[in-house]
Amino acid sequence: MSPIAVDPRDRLIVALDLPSVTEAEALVDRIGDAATFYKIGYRLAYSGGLSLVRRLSDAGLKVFIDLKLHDIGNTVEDGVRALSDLGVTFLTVHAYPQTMRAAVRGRGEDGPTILAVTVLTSYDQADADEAGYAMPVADLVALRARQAADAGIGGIVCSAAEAISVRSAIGPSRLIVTPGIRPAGDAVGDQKRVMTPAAAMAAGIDHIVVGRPITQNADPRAAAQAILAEMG
Ligand SMILES: O=C(O)c1cc(=O)[nH]c(=O)n1[C@@H]1O[C@H](COP(=O)(O)O)[C@@H](O)[C@H]1O
Repeated sequence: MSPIAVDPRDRLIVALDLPSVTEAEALVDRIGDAATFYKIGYRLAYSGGLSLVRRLSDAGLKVFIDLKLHDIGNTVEDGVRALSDLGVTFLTVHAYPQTMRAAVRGRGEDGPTILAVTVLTSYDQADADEAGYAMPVADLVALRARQAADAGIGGIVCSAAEAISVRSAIGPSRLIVTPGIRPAGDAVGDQKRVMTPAAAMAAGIDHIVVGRPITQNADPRAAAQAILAEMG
């Protein structure tokens, strides 16, 4: 079901959260062969970034479209079908059962791997309480991971702090993808459930997603190489 990460660099996904395609292309050039997998999220996608998908894949790079879809089933199914035609490796939906089932229908037999976002890594318990979820964040992540597996989803997005319980909920063949990664000493910013690259790998995740620690670094290539070295 899941693409196998044959190149160790594929385990690092760089979030291209940049304001324009020009800046994103310049960053990809600066990083060079230190990264093979890039994520396009709201900021870039809504600034013409979907046009970059073909250019990145033509250059042999993998692409993750992170639009975190969540809508009525029909709209999600059609949206996933349209995104599948772009030829990306991963795309995201929020981990609501109806949404996930619709996404799996839209993906069809050979579409991208759908990742279900369980509880955002910018949420701690107080944020989940405020949103009305009357259960511990770790339990909510595990519940959504089980529901994702039931829906036929290919991978889970969670904090690496939940990786062990998520792995037992979804089994060995589905992917665990973890943002909220910070090398020791880096600014955490708005992330709340964070782990270092080394700790995430030790927890058994498949891919880490890293944005600002690379994109805001004066030397993004060196930052990516240091994270890869820490991942082992
Ligand atoms: O789906 C995601 O990629 C995602 C889920 C989540 O729970 N937390 C999270 O930070 N992300 C994304 O991962 C990236 C993290 O960026 P940095 O905090 O700059 O490393 C951003 O592009 C977020 O949109």
